[in-house]
Amino acid sequence: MTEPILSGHQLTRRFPRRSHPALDGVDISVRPGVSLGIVGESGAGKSTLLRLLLGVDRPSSGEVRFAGQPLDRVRPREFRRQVQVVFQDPRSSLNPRMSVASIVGEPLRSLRIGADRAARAERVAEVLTAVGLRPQDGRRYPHEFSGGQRQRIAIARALAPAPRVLLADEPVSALDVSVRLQVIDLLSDLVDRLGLTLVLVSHDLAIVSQLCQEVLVMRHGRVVERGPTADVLTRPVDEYTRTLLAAIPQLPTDLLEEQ
Ligand SMILES: Nc1ncnc2c1ncn2[C@@H]1O[C@H](COP(=O)(O)OP(=O)(O)OP(=O)(O)O)[C@@H](O)[C@H]1O
Repeated sequence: MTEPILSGHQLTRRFPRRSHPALDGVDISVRPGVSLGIVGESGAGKSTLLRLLLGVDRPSSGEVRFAGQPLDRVRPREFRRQVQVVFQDPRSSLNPRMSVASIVGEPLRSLRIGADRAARAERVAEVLTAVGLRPQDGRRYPHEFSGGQRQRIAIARALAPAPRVLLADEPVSALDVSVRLQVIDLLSDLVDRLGLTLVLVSHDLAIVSQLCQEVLVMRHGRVVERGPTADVLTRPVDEYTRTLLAAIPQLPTDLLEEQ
């Protein structure tokens, strides 16, 4: 079995003045090239888990590893280059005073990627094109774009350093229903084309079923079910997974055909 690129071992995270831990002994394994969905209702601990995997928060106990190495032994610059993130709301994650080209080029500058300004500008144009925008859109500002386009800008910024892993926390839930599908299709296409490993947090099993080969179902800070998405969706073992499934109006037909 291939070594996980990112993993968490017995992750527990307690917050002050909270009687229950937000995460309680969670094991997670992200294998290269295998997209993983983390689902569960509000408060299940999904975002807390993602923040630990991203290294922006520390577990109360347990350990996160990147390519087999405990996170505190991995060079931060190397980690940031390889593991990037897209958040839920592009309105708050994009600096309104920066041009799109500066926003997308920021990780290249801070991680010192690219020989010079011209090389970085070329990379910015490349990733803008990859997300369906035009290189000249780099001269514009975030407010000039729709919500879906702003999320494309955030995705372009995450892709700029050519990461191996993309973490996404509810990447379409702040968007109008009409553009959600387009952004989901874009993510799916990027995962295939760039060989990205996607870790997707969502409360929506239907979205996870479209993007992820594996799924981990969380409740009250614990993992209640995990496995290949097709198995979990068609033969859920856990009662709670069944209630989540009941909320999906119609399962994608390709999954049903695999039964
Ligand atoms: N900084 C914090 N301080 C105190 N409690 C926190 C903090 N962050 C998260 N929690 C608590 O930890 C639990 C898990 O929260 P988390 O945001 O990880 O859940 P989630 O599954 O991502 O939910 P949502 O879908 O609503 O984002 C919740 O009870 C939340 O109130």
